[in-house]
Amino acid sequence: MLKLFERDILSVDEISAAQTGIDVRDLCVHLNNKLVLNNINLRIPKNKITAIIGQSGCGKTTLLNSFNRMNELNRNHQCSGEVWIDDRNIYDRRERVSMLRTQIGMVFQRPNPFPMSIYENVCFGLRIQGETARRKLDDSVERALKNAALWEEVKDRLYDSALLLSGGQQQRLMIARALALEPSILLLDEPTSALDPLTTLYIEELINALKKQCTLVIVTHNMQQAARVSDYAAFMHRGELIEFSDSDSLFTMPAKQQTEDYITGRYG
Ligand SMILES: Nc1ncnc2c1ncn2[C@@H]1O[C@H](COP(=O)(O)OP(=O)(O)OP(=O)(O)O)[C@@H](O)[C@H]1O
Repeated sequence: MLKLFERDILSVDEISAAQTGIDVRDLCVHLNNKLVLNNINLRIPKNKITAIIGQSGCGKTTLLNSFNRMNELNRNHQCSGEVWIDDRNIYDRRERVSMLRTQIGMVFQRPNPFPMSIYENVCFGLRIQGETARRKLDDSVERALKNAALWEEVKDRLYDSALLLSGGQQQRLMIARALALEPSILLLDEPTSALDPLTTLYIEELINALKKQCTLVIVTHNMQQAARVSDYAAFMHRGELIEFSDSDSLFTMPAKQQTEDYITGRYG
């Protein structure tokens, strides 16, 4: 399998609590009375890229959404179990969900820039947090755009509408918007499925560079992409976690027959 990036990877059993970015314990989620996640236990390594794979409807997005409590936007949802991030269970009733969502960035399948300038898109979250100092906003916008590998392309037109950017630029803008809040975790839900192959590779390189600053979790249908970019991979089937391991092992010597059937294209 083609590898794009150098890796420094432990087996999942060797990952200590201190090296864990998201610790999922006995997580069950019901949406509209349907069991969508069934007793998920998973330790997502810190400052690494973890891919969540599995056939359509297996619960990948629901699992991703449980890391920033987005499932709660669905009125008829029930959740049990725990998700620990930085020594706290984010499902504790004292948790402030709005604060949590600023610490955990999210990028969706289709870029969704606001109909405002590039600059205002990037600093949107900071303004919501009450930041008004122009210098601070300028610095954050520049840093986020540089981290999202977009600065050189837009530095002379920061006040143009974000809607004028190409699809790939808009997706990097979405990454910049998330990074402006300096999240410890970045969740990516099929971030390149609407992009052409070259732009996809560009975004994959960007994702790889970002693991220096955050823990990344990516949902993807693209097996080649999962094998190329991820350090670890979780295979799900019908709401259950079937297998979780370092990506080299999962994609070359899966432990479970179901995983092998999926990655070899026998179903899904
Ligand atoms: N609001 C909802 N109410 C009821 N069922 C839902 C709701 N949202 C999702 N589901 C169901 O939960 C299951 C998991 O959905 P989810 O979107 O997490 O799967 P997925 O693996 O991300 O799928 P895809 O790859 O197609 O995006 C599916 O069977 C879906 O139909």
